[in-house]
This record gives sequence, C-alpha cells and structure tokens, in this order.
Amino acid sequence: ASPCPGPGLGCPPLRNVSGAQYVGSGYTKAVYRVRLPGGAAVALKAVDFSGHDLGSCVREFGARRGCYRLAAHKLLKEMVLLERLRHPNVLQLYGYCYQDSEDIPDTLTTITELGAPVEMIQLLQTSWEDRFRICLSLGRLLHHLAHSPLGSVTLLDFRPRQFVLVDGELKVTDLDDARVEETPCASSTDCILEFPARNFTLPCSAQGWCEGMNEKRNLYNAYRFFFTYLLPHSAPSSLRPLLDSIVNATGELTWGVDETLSQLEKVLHLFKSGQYLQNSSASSSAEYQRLPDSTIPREDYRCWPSYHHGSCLLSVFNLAEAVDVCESHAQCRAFVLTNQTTWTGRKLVFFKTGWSQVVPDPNKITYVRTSG
Ligand SMILES: Nc1ncnc2c1ncn2[C@@H]1O[C@H](COP(=O)(O)OP(=O)(O)OP(=O)(O)O)[C@@H](O)[C@H]1O
Repeated sequence: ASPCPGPGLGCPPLRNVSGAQYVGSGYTKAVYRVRLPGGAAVALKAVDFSGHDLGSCVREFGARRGCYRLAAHKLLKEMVLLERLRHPNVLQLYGYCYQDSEDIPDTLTTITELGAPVEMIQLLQTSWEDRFRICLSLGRLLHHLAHSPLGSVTLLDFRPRQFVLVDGELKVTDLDDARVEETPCASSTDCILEFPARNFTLPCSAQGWCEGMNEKRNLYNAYRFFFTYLLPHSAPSSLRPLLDSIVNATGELTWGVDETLSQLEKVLHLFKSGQYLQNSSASSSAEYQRLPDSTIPREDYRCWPSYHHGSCLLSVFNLAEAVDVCESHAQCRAFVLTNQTTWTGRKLVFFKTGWSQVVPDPNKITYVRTSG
C-alpha cells in the first residue's frame, strides 16, 4: 500500500530510514529491509563486512580496504546489470549511495525493490495458477536475457536463492555472476554444457562460438530448479500434455528459449480464455439458486490448494467451473462468488458446507445447492 519510490534515489533518503531488518546474505552481500521516509519499503544491499568473501580476502591479504573494493566490484557489476537489463522480471534498481562506513571511504549501498525469498517447499503448496506464474515469469526473463541489449546473458550461478518474489512475480536479484560472452570453440567437443546429472554437447558455429550455449544453460537450469517441480503438478488435466512437452523439451534441451516462451504463453492463453475447460463435465444434474448481494459467513471447510487458510477459497473461470468444483467436493453445499480476481483474471470463490446463515454483502453472490 505504500507509495513506490521514484527512480534515482540517492543518499538523502537513507539518512532517515526506519525499521531496518536483516533479510538475508550470501557469500558477498547482505540485504536489509528498510522503510523510506515516504513510507515505501525497499531493500538495501551492501557488502557484508562479516561475510565469507571479505573475511577470506582479509585473512589472505590483510588489506581491508583493497578487499572491500574487490567485493564491492560485484555489487557494482550487479547494479550496472540491473540498470542495463531493466525488465518486469529483473529486480528494479531505485538508486544507490556512496558513503563512508566504519573505516572505509565510499562504501556502496544499492536501493532496490523489496522481494520475498523463493521458498520451494512453500511454492509446492500453492495453487497451480501461482506456480505457473513463476514459470511464465522465468520464461519471459530468459527470453529477455537471450535477446538483451548486451547480448545473450547467462546466469552462471542459477539457483532459486538468486530470485525473489514481488507480488507473485519472479524477479532475478543476484546478477553478480552473469556473463555475456559466448564460449569460444574449435569444434563441438569444446561446447560441453555440464550439469551434475547430465551433460550436453552443443554445436560449434562457423564463427567459432558455442551456439546458444548461454541461453541453453539458463534453460536447463530453469528446467531442473523450477519447471520440473512447479509446472505439471496438479495442473488442469487438459493442459497436462502441453506442460509435459515443455518439461520434456527443456529437460532435453530440444527447444531454445523462444520456443519455450511461446509454448508457455500458449498455456497462459488456453488457461485465461477458458479453452482448457472444453472437455470438462459441465453437465451436472444439480441445481443452484442464486442469492445476489449475500454471503455465508461461516460453514467453511478446508481444501487444497486454498488461497485462504481455514476455508476453501479457489479460483474459477466461470460459474460452470464453480459448479463443477462444488460437485467434486463431498462437503460442498453452496459457494460464494467474490469480486476478487487472481492475476489471470479468474474469480475467487469460497466453497461452503451449508447455508444455514446467509447475510447481506453487496460485493458477493451466494449460490446454494437446491437439488440433484
Ligand atoms: N531485493 C531483495 N528483497 C528481498 N530479499 C533479497 C533481495 N535481494 C536479495 N535478497 C536475499 O538476500 C540473499 C543474499 O543476496 P545476494 O544473493 O545478492 O547475495 P550474494 O552474497 O551474492 O549471495 P550468493 O552467495 O548467493 O551469491 C539472497 O539469497 C536473497 O534471498
């Protein structure tokens, strides 16, 4: 709800931040969540003075300032890349500040959009629609990286922890290990893409570069860390063949990033337009009575994967799908259509065990099962 900070933030707003909270750290950098004077929450990233990178350099060379500069180079590189690679699935850079800190002059702090770390276990418990959003975000990001103004960018360190979620969208945050140069080669034996579970040999182009190696490295990583877990599991059954083909083709690297994205966009279209429902059994003998401007305050049951803990809140394309869902749940006797929608525009619906108490609510419509 807080206003978004404008671009080009510098040092002044950092002097009056409030509620600083440690978010996380890696090898080199530490991240803090702070509130700016205007109320917006942002992430501040700086070299971690107690981090592994700085610590091991100081132990080896005993040169604190020099070691700081070496580590800060990674943060600087990341900042430049965030700026040059601007995209909805690249974390937004709001600004930066150079200031003296401890005994080191001109330490760098970057100010970016705040995200939430990607927790795989948590993602596996969310709806297919939300998991698909993450895979589509990733597909769009990889397409952007493959066709970026800098050339085809590959993420050498590609793990879920390099990404964060911002309002359900996946965004890359850690870009210090990004590389643009393709691998030079004399023959295809120089073009081996190695992963822990398998290797791929790519062609060596006439110009002496391993063809598509950067984008394929990203793609296989997307497959092994994200697609294989998030795409097929509990998807609408009519979309399964298409989703399986995306998982298989990325796992075998038979498609490039362009084809992968176009297939992901096709899934989005089929899902958003309701075409995936074509073969579903909309023909139910049950009848439902419509009670406009009303809701059922209690009589909840739990279902999976509900958007709400303790009640059954699911998204549907239309009324027919809501009826189908209610018919498929043994406890369901009624449902309440809300005016809230998901990121694809689907309506959120509460499913209920009964309708002994119906109360007025101008933003909802109740449907009660009357026969069948
Ligand atoms: N904008 C952000 N919002 C919320 N959390 C973030 C943000 N940026 C980074 N993080 C979290 O902070 C952690 C450390 O950040 P980052 O990955 O940039 O540091 P690093 O030292 O480069 O780590 P690594 O050792 O993985 O390379 C990340 O794992 C991520 O979970």
